[in-house]
Amino acid sequence: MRVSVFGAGYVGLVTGAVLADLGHHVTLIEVSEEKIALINQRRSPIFEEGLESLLARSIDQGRLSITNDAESVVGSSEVIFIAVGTPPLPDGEADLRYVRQAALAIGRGMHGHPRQVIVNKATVPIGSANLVEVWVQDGYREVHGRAPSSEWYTVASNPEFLREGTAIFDTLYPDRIVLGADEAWAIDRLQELYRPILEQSFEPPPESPRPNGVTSVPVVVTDRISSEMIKYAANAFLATKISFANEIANISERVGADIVQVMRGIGLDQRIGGRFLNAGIGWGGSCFGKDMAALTVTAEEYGYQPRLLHATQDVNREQRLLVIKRLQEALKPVKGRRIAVWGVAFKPGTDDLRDAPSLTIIEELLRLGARVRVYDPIALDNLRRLRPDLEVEFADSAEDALDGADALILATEWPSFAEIPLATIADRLTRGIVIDGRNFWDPEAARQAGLQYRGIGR
Ligand SMILES: NC(=O)c1ccc[n+]([C@@H]2O[C@H](COP(=O)([O-])OP(=O)(O)OC[C@H]3O[C@@H](n4cnc5c(N)ncnc54)[C@H](O)[C@@H]3O)[C@@H](O)[C@H]2O)c1
Ligand SMILES: O=c1ccn([C@@H]2O[C@H](COP(=O)(O)OP(=O)(O)O[C@H]3O[C@H](CO)[C@@H](O)[C@H](O)[C@H]3O)[C@@H](O)[C@H]2O)c(=O)[nH]1
Repeated sequence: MRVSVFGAGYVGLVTGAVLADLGHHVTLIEVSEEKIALINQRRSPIFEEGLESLLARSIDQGRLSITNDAESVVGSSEVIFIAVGTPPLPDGEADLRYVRQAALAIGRGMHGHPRQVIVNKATVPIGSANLVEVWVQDGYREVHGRAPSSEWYTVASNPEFLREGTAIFDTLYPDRIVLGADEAWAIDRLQELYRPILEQSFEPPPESPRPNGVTSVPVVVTDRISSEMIKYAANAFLATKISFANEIANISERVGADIVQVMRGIGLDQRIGGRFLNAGIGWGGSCFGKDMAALTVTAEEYGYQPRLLHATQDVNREQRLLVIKRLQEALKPVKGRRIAVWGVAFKPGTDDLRDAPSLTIIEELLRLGARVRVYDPIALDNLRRLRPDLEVEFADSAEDALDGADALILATEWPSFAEIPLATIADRLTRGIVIDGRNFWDPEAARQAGLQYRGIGR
């Protein structure tokens, strides 16, 4: 099938590369010349496991290409994905300007053949499919002076649930695919597009072997509004699960319970499920914060006060600063102290810094007058580039970050940190204070190594 994808970011690039690898002919449409140049050199602009080899293979096989000339390619696509960013505006509402630009370009390039399915894959507020329809019409009208025939295209919603760090795996082996459309032919087209995934009939690529037991993928066919809501509800539920774990962690440490045991104890109940119950410094990333804010704005537009959504966000805001409180308890004034921070990416496996909890922590440390030395195995370049305002020292290695530091804060649980013996951490820190924001280490082992160790909720 001929497919085009607006936006070669975390979602568009992975979706495009996977669909090309499954045999479709995919054109990525991107506005960033820098990204286009990198991708043409078969290099990934983002750090995502396995993506570079997948990209190279799809490009070499002639099934994946990239352009900035939307109007010349969209007209011949049977499916057009919109996977551009929808960042938050200051009031929390999603900024749809990039979606609008993409939809206008689709309208300008449209000529009625083939019949097209325009798919909102970006996370967009409820009702955005209607907006995209209007903008496509505007684009066509700019060129032709009249509206396009409604027979030529339809707008569908197909939200994306991939996680950064496991994006290829999640795209090939999703828990479900959600398709929201008003027209049966659009659903048929999208089911055809996704057939190899739905039926798991493809040869698994070397970078992402099929897990045992996955033989097919359920599809949820629904109307567009429900589909749009499914995306927000999924993220809100996951964020709430984490905030719930953090709330129980805060109570647990007051009464002397161990949150890791408590969550294991509840997670084995299949009605609850054990995933996304890790207490720590809370959730961040490009999605949860912005999507919670956008859903809150939507609810309030309709006169509804979403109390649970507010509570989930409030718990998360305070949770980020818990490690600072811990540090103040251990060090008393933080001013003039040297603090090492391990991990700045919002989670392991990615170089993404969007809404990373580490940034809130670093900002607060600097505000309090601490000297901060940071290390991250992947995200330091992004930190240098995106936050030149943060006056931190950059360490060459995790050990290097510790030298001369009074205390260590662990903000991102990169697996490689486990390779550093606790005794080394104890030796290098002048005061041996470790504030573990992700409950990464075993508290007993840390104390035995001579560390003054504090986790979260235990
Ligand atoms: N990152 C994730 O893990 C994830 C997962 C699920 C859903 N989403 C949603 O998917 C959407 C995209 O997220 P992302 O993280 O991939 O964003 P991103 O910022 O990584 O990528 C967006 C890309 O779109 C490009 N772009 C902007 N305007 C364009 C235009 N008019 N034409 C062509 N390209 C254009 C940008 O240059 C950028 O490369 C968002 O709505 C997000 O909420 C993201
Ligand atoms: O038990 C947990 C699990 C996660 N986190 C944190 O939660 C954040 C988000 O993690 P994760 O959901 O794994 O990463 P994302 O890549 O942001 O993926 C989320 O956001 C995407 C964008 O909408 C969705 O597509 C995914 O389904 C959804 O999991 C990170 O800061 C994690 O450190 C915790 O604190 N505790």
